[in-house]
This record gives sequence, structure tokens and C-alpha cells, in this order.
Amino acid sequence: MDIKKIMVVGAGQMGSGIAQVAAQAGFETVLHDLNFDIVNKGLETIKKSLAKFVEKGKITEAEKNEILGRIKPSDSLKNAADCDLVIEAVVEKMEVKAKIFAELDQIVPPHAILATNTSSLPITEIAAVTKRPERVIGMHFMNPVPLMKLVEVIRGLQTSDEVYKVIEELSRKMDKVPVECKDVPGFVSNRVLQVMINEAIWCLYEGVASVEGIDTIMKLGMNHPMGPLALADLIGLDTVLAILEVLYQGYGDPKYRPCPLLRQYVKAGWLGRKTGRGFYSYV
Ligand SMILES: CC(=O)CC(=O)SCCNC(=O)CCNC(=O)[C@H](O)C(C)(C)COP(=O)(O)OP(=O)(O)OC[C@H]1O[C@@H](n2cnc3c(N)ncnc32)[C@H](O)[C@@H]1OP(=O)(O)O
Ligand SMILES: NC(=O)C1=CN([C@@H]2O[C@H](COP(=O)(O)OP(=O)(O)OC[C@H]3O[C@@H](n4cnc5c(N)ncnc54)[C@H](OP(=O)(O)O)[C@@H]3O)[C@@H](O)[C@H]2O)C=CC1
Repeated sequence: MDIKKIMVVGAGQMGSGIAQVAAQAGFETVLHDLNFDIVNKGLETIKKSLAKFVEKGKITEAEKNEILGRIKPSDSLKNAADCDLVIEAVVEKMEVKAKIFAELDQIVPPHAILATNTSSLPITEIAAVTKRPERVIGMHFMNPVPLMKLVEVIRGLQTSDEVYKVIEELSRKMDKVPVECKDVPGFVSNRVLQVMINEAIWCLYEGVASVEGIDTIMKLGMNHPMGPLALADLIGLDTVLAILEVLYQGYGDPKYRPCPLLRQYVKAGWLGRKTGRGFYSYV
């Protein structure tokens, strides 16, 4: 199957990054969100990222403009009618994703693949709201998408071998390294990562060390590029909490219990970089 046109649903930090790497790989790309204000914010993020690549000599100014020219804004899911692939990257909430997949299933052509960038939710459950569960798959990019090499490819119970191969090949065309993973809560990436982030938040909650102290210990002690609290701020504390809830409910194991401090920050609207305040301040 030949993929020519891709829609990305959700123009937040992940959706804009995915649209960018799709356009960089030469695909006609549609960036969709609920309204054009959000889409334009996403396009601004893409422009800044591409400008960095020009600055570093990775691409030319002309290439930057060609890439941007391949991305079309959208505020109607109907624009997916001629797309071969849709990659969904909206908030980490099953009810929102299920509604979008049910709608997309009615709009896209029969051959089209529906992929989700979910961090933790069951692919099989998302696929079940469509009449094409064999053409639904998890395509889990890492943040920041333009820089991170991994795509975790998750097969739902009914995902076909053909669809898996198409997405594996597409990930390579996007200059990413695909790794196959089974459909379990949090897959591999977040099953491992979020336990570390949650434990770092528990350390802060119990006063074991300061925010900077915890992050410095993990950066200098483990050679991590960022400390776990700075990383949580990058991911978004709402997303971290949503993933931990999926792990906690999915495995029924108290080791995934989200720290009360995390819940409190999310309730306060301290979601990390995207709101200007999380464990650190960004204003
Ligand atoms: C939650 C999930 O479901 C799954 C996930 O994604 S979990 C999160 C996974 N991601 C990680 O773990 C990221 C960990 N952090 C890192 O790897 C690195 O800190 C990083 C790649 C993000 C940044 O690299 P760094 O060397 O530490 O810092 P930094 O100096 O800020 O960035 C390097 C350069 O990349 C640039 N850069 C950052 N984001 C960029 C982007 N989106 N596009 C283009 N350039 C970018 C920076 O501007 C910077 O450029 P200069 O050197 O000119 O200043
Ligand atoms: N953050 C991360 O590090 C990673 C996140 N993910 C996953 O990617 C997905 C998106 O996360 P992220 O980009 O961080 O989140 P953001 O909050 O940055 O973006 C989510 C976007 O989805 C939009 N949206 C919400 N509801 C709808 C809808 N019904 N239709 C269309 N768009 C909608 C939001 O609009 P509005 O602003 O109006 O709400 C927002 O633009 C989640 O599933 C997350 O788990 C995967 C890998 C890494």
C-alpha cells in the first residue's frame, strides 16, 4: 500500500511534531484541530523547529519553505476523506479518542489506516469503535518528535500484518526507528518511564530532596539528558497523570499509584511547560 497523504489530528506538542516529520519525509500533510487558532499555534511550533534546523545547517531555507508548503491546516475531520493514513494525537482520554475514531471510520476511504499516538491506552479498545479494527494501530512517537528517534509500534489484537509492515516502513521513511510492542497498558516506554517519574515526585513529596536536587542526581548520576521532574514538565503533568491512571487501573498494582502531589499540581493547572508552570517555572 502506498501512502501519499496523511492527516494528523491534534495540533498540540505531539501532533505538530508528527505533522512536521511527515512533511519533512515528503508526504502531503493535513494538520487538524478543533479550530484554526490551535492549528496556527501548531504551525508556529513547526516553523520554530524548522528554523532551528536551518540555523544548524541541517536543511536550507528553501527546504524549510517546501516542508511548510506541504502542511495544510484543517478544522473539519471531513478533510480526511482523501487521506491514506490518519495519525491521532489528541488528549490522553479514551472517550475523546473513541469519538474521533468512530467519526474518522465513516470519513476515510476503505483502504486508509487509522493510527493513534496514545501513550498508554489500549489500541484494541480504540480499534473496537471502528468497523476496520485490522487497520488500526498504535504509532507512538517520542517528545520532542523532530529530535527523538523512536517510534513504538503497537499492534492491537486484530491489527493485520500488512498494516504493521506499512507503518514500520513509514516510520523509517520519517527517519525513525520502529520497535514492535504488544498492546499492554503503557506499552514498554511508559510502563518503565512513568514509574521513575512518579517515584521522583514521591521523593519531592516526602522532602527527600529539592526539585533541582532530584533532577541533578538523575542527570549526573545516571547520565540522563534531563532530570525526571524536568521531563515530566516537558511531557505535561496532565499526560503523566493520565498515563499513571491507565497503568494503575490496567494492572491493579499499587506500584503505579499516582503521587498526591501530582494530582494537586494537575488540579491547580500546573501542567508543566505548556502552561508556564510545573515543577519549574517557565515564565
Ligand atoms: C510521554 C510519552 O508517551 C513518551 C515520551 O515522549 S517520554 C519523553 C521522551 N523524551 C525524552 O526522554 C527527552 C529527554 N531529553 C533529551 O533527550 C534532550 O534533553 C533533548 C533532545 C530534548 C534536548 O537536548 P539537549 O541537548 O538536552 O538540550 P537543548 O540544548 O535544549 O537542545 C538541543 C538543541 O535542540 C534544539 N531543539 C529542541 N527541541 C527542538 C525541536 N522540537 N526542533 C528542533 N530543534 C529542537 C534546541 O533548541 C537546542 O538547540 P541549540 O543547541 O541551538 O540550543
Ligand atoms: N506529551 C508527550 O510527551 C507525549 C504525548 N503522547 C500522547 O500524544 C497525545 C497528545 O499529547 P500532547 O500533544 O502532549 O497534548 P497537548 O495537550 O499538547 O495537545 C493535545 C491537542 O489535542 C487537541 N484536542 C483535544 N480534543 C480534541 C478533539 N476532540 N479534536 C481535535 N483535537 C482535540 C487539543 O486542543 P485543546 O488545546 O483545545 O484542548 C490539543 O491541541 C496524547 O495521547 C499523549 O498521551 C505521546 C508521546 C509523548
